[in-house]
Amino acid sequence: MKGVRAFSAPGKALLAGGYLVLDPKYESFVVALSARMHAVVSSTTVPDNDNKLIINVKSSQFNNNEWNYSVSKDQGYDPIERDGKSNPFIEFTISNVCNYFSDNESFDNKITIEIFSDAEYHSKENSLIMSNNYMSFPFHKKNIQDVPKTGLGSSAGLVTVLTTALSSVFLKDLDVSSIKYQHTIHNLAQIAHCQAQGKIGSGFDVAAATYGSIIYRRFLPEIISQLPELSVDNFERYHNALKDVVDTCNWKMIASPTNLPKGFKLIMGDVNTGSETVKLVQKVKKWYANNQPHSLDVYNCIDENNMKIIQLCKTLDSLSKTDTVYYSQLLEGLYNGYTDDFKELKEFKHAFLTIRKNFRLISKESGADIEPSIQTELLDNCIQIKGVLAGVVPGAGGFDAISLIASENTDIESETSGLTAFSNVSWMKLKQAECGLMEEDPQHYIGLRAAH
Ligand SMILES: Nc1ncnc2c1ncn2[C@@H]1O[C@H](COP(=O)(O)OP(=O)(O)O)[C@@H](O)[C@H]1O
Ligand SMILES: C[C@@](O)(CCOP(=O)(O)OP(=O)(O)O)CC(=O)O
Repeated sequence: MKGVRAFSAPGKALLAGGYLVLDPKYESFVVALSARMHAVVSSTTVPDNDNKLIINVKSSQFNNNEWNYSVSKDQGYDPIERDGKSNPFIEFTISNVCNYFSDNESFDNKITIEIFSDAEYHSKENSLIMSNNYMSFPFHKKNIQDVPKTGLGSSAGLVTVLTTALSSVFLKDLDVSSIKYQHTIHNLAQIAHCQAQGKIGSGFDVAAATYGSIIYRRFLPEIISQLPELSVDNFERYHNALKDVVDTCNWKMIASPTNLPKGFKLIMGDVNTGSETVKLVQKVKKWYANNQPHSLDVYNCIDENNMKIIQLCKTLDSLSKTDTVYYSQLLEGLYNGYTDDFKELKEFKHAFLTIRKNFRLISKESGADIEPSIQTELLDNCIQIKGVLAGVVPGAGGFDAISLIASENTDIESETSGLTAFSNVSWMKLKQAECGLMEEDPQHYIGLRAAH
């Protein structure tokens, strides 16, 4: 095997913009997370292969899961798994990437990709930690689909990093820090992810996996729905349409880089129960349609506060550079709880409280438990903790996780340890990601051993 390369992509928390982000008229605030999905790829050329590409994908952390695909132009790049095993996220990624690059003159025909996912994506119960000097991953006895998820966007991370790893076989000069390549990877991954899910969602998870923390406005769903059905018979038609959608079409989306302000951090707490996003979205959509114009007023009020949060992050960022004395007083105030002495902190806190109030209103009127009372109680307790400014149920909400914005000096573990109010929360070992897609050193995945 030659030219081994490795890539990683971050998970996500939709801090502001849940539900509204499904409509291209609203913008949202997505924080990329330090929990990452990784892919190590190697390729070689084997002779007499009947013009077939052999693609082996391993996810050994999950009961040694492995998928062995053969793909060829004659089969329209529809992947055939040797033992009939299925993983739609891997399959749609393979078919789109291979189809997209099918015009390339020469490329290796035997590809091996190893997937690794950071611990926070899944419940760690009964797993064995394997580490080396650089990385640490939990190994589970169960198959990937049987290990409970924590909601950080594992499939979006997988599809994005797999798209990158596969593309690197066709594009030897692939550079993930280049905007041009990020754009190609994002578009291909977004298409594959929608096809694998069988629906066109807002796509904020794939966008964050590619670009990192962003202000996001979704693409027009027609961009993806206009693609013809992918099948053996219409390979050429699909190929031309795919090239057009990936390379030429204006997706009319926004993914502009952002960050939590200096001195602030994101804290995520897992409440270990889980919710079904699809059902919540159905109920909210029904409520929205049946309650006009009141429902539009509620959305607009949430949007106003989402925009306030985005704007305040920008203001705080610039204050941290232009007025360092005031900014360090503000950070002192944040840590010590004198938040009302600082207009920016007061407004930030108020914006989150108003969003939460509106989510509770939607919960009551639609029957979708976006901020159930158990989460209200928990969030209300959290914002009393030293240094915690605001809290919210991220994304679709429900019984999943909670997100807090706090001073970087807040030690949430010690502030809450032994207190019954927090006994159902496990604080996740997470922070904001430093970047979206990145290239990693493939040597860092070698020699993982069980810790003693
Ligand atoms: N590490 C992994 N290895 C292989 N497949 C994975 C991995 N992580 C996620 N997947 C795929 O993604 C699916 C989970 O997707 P989904 O239900 O959309 O969860 P999420 O909300 O975390 O994105 C899994 O059943 C599997 O097909
Ligand atoms: C409701 C939504 O706007 C946000 C859902 O956010 P989550 O972070 O809860 O997402 P999942 O990981 O898919 O469950 C739906 C969407 O934007 O697609």
